[in-house]
Amino acid sequence: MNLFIDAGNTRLKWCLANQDEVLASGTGSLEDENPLGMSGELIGKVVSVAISTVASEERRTHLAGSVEKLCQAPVRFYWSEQSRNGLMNAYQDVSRMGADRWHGMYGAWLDHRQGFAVLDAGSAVTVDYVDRHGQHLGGYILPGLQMMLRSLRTDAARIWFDPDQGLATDPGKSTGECVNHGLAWLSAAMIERVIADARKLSLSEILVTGGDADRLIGLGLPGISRPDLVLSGLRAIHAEETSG
Ligand SMILES: Nc1ncnc2c1ncn2[C@@H]1O[C@H](COP(=O)(O)OP(=O)(O)O)[C@@H](O)[C@H]1O
Ligand SMILES: CC(C)(COP(=O)(O)O)[C@@H](O)C(=O)NCCC(=O)O
Ligand SMILES: [K+]
Repeated sequence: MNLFIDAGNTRLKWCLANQDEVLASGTGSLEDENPLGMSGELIGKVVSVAISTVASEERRTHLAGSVEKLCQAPVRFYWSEQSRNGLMNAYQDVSRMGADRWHGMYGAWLDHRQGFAVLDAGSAVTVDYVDRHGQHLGGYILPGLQMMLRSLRTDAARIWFDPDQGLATDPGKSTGECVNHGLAWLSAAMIERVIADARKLSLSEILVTGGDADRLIGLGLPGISRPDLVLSGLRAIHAEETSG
């Protein structure tokens, strides 16, 4: 079995899979002693490890070392590419693009050939547009929900509030409401823009992934929830690279 890991800035997402099916999946944290939270029985099944990561070089090296030791299996990292199987990256310097974005787009490209947007709502939010010819048209990088809350709390002296996960967007009447409704209101505005862009660019689907995907769908994003998008792109690329 192959172990696939999507190591973001907040969490690790993993799945254990062979060519055809996923046997197990879960989340973990690089800060934990057992970063994947996998049972010994599952770890024993791992013969190779493929990783997509946007973590710092220091965290990446730490992850590679601990996974290699834990699984006693070779670890291979996959990065952004210029093109694959008809999908074409708009970046001139593709080494600058977060691997999660490329693997998410590739996961989407395998199932949706009619043009799509990928919205990854993780530590940062990324939006990427791909037309029906497989051409990546470019995208956006925005601060994520927790990042915005954190910056309000740490960079403004008189903003005290309890964060909530509410979806209300009406004008707030206390600091807490103003902050929480404000973030929902901002997310709703982003959703409107993504919908308008998708219409303008004739993209037929919006695929949503990342820890805050459900929240965006709750705020009215008419998207298909694909929590596995990055891992499924990574699995496909690993299969293509190691077959034959
Ligand atoms: N169990 C969880 N642990 C941490 N963050 C979570 C969890 N569930 C939802 N989230 C939300 O998901 C976001 C992180 O999403 P994720 O896709 O895991 O990020 P990344 O890929 O950057 O590691 C956080 O900002 C938080 O709002
Ligand atoms: C934009 C990102 C931080 C999103 O990753 P996340 O925070 O969700 O884990 C990541 O894709 C990244 O580090 N990108 C490098 C810059 C770029 O894609 O152009
Ligand atoms: K993201």
